[in-house]
Amino acid sequence: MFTMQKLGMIGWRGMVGSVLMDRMLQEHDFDKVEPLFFSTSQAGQDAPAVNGKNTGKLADAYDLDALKSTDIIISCQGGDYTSKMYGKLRESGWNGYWIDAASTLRMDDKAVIILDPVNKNVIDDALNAGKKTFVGGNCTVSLMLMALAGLFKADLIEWISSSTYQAASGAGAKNMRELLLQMGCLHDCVKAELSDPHSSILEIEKKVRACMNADDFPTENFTAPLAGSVLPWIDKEMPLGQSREEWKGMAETNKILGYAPATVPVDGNCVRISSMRCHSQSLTIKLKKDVPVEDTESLIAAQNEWVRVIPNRKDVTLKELTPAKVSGSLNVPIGRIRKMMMGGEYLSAFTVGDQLLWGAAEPLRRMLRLLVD
Ligand SMILES: NC(=O)C1=CN([C@@H]2O[C@H](COP(=O)(O)OP(=O)(O)OC[C@H]3O[C@@H](n4cnc5c(N)ncnc54)[C@H](OP(=O)(O)O)[C@@H]3O)[C@@H](O)[C@H]2O)C=CC1
Ligand SMILES: N[C@@H](CC(=O)OP(=O)(O)O)C(=O)O
Repeated sequence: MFTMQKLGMIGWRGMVGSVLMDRMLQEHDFDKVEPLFFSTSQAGQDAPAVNGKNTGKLADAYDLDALKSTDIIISCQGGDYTSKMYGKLRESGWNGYWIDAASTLRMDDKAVIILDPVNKNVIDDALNAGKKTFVGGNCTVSLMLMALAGLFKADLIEWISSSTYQAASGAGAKNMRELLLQMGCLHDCVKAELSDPHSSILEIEKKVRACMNADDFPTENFTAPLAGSVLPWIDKEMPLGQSREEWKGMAETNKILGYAPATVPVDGNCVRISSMRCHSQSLTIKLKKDVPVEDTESLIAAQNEWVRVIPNRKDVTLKELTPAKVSGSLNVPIGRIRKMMMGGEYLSAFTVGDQLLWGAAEPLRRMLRLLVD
């Protein structure tokens, strides 16, 4: 008799987990598995209904026996949970598939970074070799690769320098709330002046500046004002002056593409800006040879069904190539594609992507489907 594989879902009610749940329901992923939902804090309470059906009670995410009863686990619970439980679970003899959103295991030799529209070959090789640990990539890296894979596949890229414009969601749900609170404070402090069209804009700016630098401005999560400002540091400090987010650019890009040792330098500045859930990136790409812009566009557009080449015109760029347009969508537009003044081998491009979809949740559910279809 055919028995469905048992899927453990951990972190399903967090921000990434909720986006993942929505996508899994839309794509009927739960029709293919028998789900068991876990919680680190609500064990024993009702698990979420799936397709209108009760799924029982939440299991304890720290209960090794419950975890061991699964064939596949998807965790969006975060790095601390992975650090605490993954090793113990493997040591206990569990030999199931572990699919994780956290960065903890990404650079482990036993783990594969998953982005199947780009590295299905690497994933297939890993499955054939018996690997069982699969980890979603850093959102910025995954979104850049979704946009540029056509040029990588054609072996045209010598190096990439990126400047990122990263959304508040990458820092977590509390940070998204804090950004909106900051925006509200800035508006509230000049509400009266804004309603008077004759008020001085320089007086308004002065009040806004005083407000964002005041001790009671809400900065507990970002540690600095983001609304009305930018934050040019994301994640921890690394040697050589990079932030950890910048370090991931080269390390993860090369691992995803299966380039070992790493052969394509990727570096730049990673910056937090005040968009909600879309990361944008301005890319300077050194090509291995001078290729016509039209050829680069055709290669990019042909690589996967989500990438969209946006013509390098003002009207369509402002309509299609912004976080406001792209948020909530699986499409990954890339535009502003042009040769730079440095020479024919230097290509400029700008890309935008939803960091909770392709940047976090989507590669996980697609890995599940590779296992159960
Ligand atoms: N944010 C991002 O952009 C990305 C995050 N990731 C990874 O995913 C991990 C999870 O991130 P994220 O989803 O942002 O984390 P969240 O803080 O939204 O959720 C994490 C966990 O917090 C617990 N929780 C406590 N209170 C609440 C509440 N009120 N609502 C929902 N959940 C609550 C839940 O666990 P429980 O049910 O057990 O209490 C939940 O699974 C990160 O640590 C990171 O490793 C990866 C890529 C991108
Ligand atoms: N660091 C990313 C979000 C994230 O969670 O990345 P990672 O999965 O590599 O830890 C950001 O701040 O936008």
